[in-house]
Amino acid sequence: MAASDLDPIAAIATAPGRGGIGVVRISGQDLRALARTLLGRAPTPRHAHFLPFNDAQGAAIDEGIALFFDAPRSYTGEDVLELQGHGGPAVLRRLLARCLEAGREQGLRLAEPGEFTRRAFLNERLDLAQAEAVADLIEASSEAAARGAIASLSGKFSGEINALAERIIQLRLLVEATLDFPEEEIDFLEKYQARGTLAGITATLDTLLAQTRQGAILREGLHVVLAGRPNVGKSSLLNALAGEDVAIVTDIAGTTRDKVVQQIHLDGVPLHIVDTAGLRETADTVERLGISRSWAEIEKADVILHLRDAREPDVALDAEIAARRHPRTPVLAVLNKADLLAEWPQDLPQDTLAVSARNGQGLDALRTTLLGLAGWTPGGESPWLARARHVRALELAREHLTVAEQHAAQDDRVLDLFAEELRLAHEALGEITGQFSSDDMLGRIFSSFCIGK
Ligand SMILES: Nc1nc2c(c(=O)[nH]1)N(C=O)[C@@H](CNc1ccc(C(=O)N[C@@H](CCC(=O)O)C(=O)O)cc1)CN2
Ligand SMILES: Nc1nc2c(ncn2[C@@H]2O[C@H](COP(=O)(O)OP(=O)(O)OP(=O)(O)O)[C@@H](O)[C@H]2O)c(=O)[nH]1
Ligand SMILES: [Mg+2]
Repeated sequence: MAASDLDPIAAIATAPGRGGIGVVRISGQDLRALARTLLGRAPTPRHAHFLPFNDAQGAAIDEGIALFFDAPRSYTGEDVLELQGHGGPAVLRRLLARCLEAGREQGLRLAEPGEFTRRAFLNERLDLAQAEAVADLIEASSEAAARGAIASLSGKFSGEINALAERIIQLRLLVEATLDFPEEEIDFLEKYQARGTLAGITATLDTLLAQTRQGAILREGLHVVLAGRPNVGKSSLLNALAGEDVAIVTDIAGTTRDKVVQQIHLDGVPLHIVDTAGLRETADTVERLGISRSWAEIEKADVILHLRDAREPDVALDAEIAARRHPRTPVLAVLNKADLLAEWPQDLPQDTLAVSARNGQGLDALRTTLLGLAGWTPGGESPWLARARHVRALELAREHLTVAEQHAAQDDRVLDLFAEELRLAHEALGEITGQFSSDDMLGRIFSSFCIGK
């Protein structure tokens, strides 16, 4: 929670460490007096001034570019003053300290994480999905994710949500108008083709939901857990997928003790591949602790690769893994060391693949299957980046539309219940753009931003 949304705030906006240029940014309702104190002159709005940045005694801290944006034409919608100096940590710390000192009387304080963007949201420069896209653009680890984030930031996702919400509102207004004329109620659904309209809305929502799920996979990535008996080649497979030697491989069963996590990208999708200790009964204390971590990873996985030795594919662990994983987590059976067989296995059952971590055979098929299991359509890049909470909100809206459909299908239909479900669906969509959002939720979202954003 921000201390007060009225205080002027300041922060270093550029990344910590050395850089060509570093920026101290200030936002507040009226920064003219502060700007004059700091710059020794009144800045012209939206004009680059090359000036010395001096301390209180008039000694130079740096020389740089000052930029003043007058409210409301700024990132935050308030007055914004930027001091763009040389990008060294000590210089920027001194500049920031100087600003705080000069602004003490006006109550200038350090900005909390995400507070500039929080203000942009509160002042309606951005909606909530766009504000989240700002953080996601900064966090993007693949080009596909960055493309998706800028699409969301420019309002593509919000635009679709708003258009859909508008159609729901129109239908609801129609229903509510009818409620005032009970004699018409019986004919309402036919007269206005309400069921057809609702079906159209639902179809659009389903498309949006599928696209948003893709967008969320692109942002959140997937936890893929390599599990199985000792010595079947889990660490070898991790190394093969990562393209580097991240985990120790030996022919001794029980080599991996702790989990080893490596991030890779497939088709722009971040995959967190988790190598685990081989599952078996053991008296070794360290190994036992490692194995309990393996089970913990299996419980958290988005996808489980259950590795076996292709020469002796035992199924003893199947039931145990099935019992421990989340019911919706898919398990892929991977027969490793297939290079040691007389011939490559054919006609394998569904969700079973043969690979060789040693020579790389079968890995392309494994990659494709992996993405498919996660619900990712290869090459079908999502039009925007999204978050799990957006998917949940759309799913909730979908549930309300389903109930509305059921009301509409009943003989003695109850129009006010139908209207109520439309209202709830609209409200769920409004959580995405922040039209309906609690302070709690805003606090959670903005506090995960970096400082200065
Ligand atoms: N130096 C600098 N670069 C930056 C930012 C910044 O704050 N400072 N940004 C910060 O994240 C991003 C750019 N975002 C911005 C968004 C809006 C406005 C702005 O002044 N908007 C006004 C005027 C628009 C106009 O002139 O057309 C407005 O929306 O009314 C500025 C920066 C990336 N680069
Ligand atoms: N021929 C062949 N050998 C493999 C293959 N994958 C792994 N190996 C060998 O199998 C042995 C065990 O490999 P690891 O990757 O350490 O097995 P692990 O499943 O991680 O074993 P733990 O960490 O003990 O659970 C090593 O000698 C590897 O070189 C493969 O595809 N083909
Ligand atoms: Mg291992």
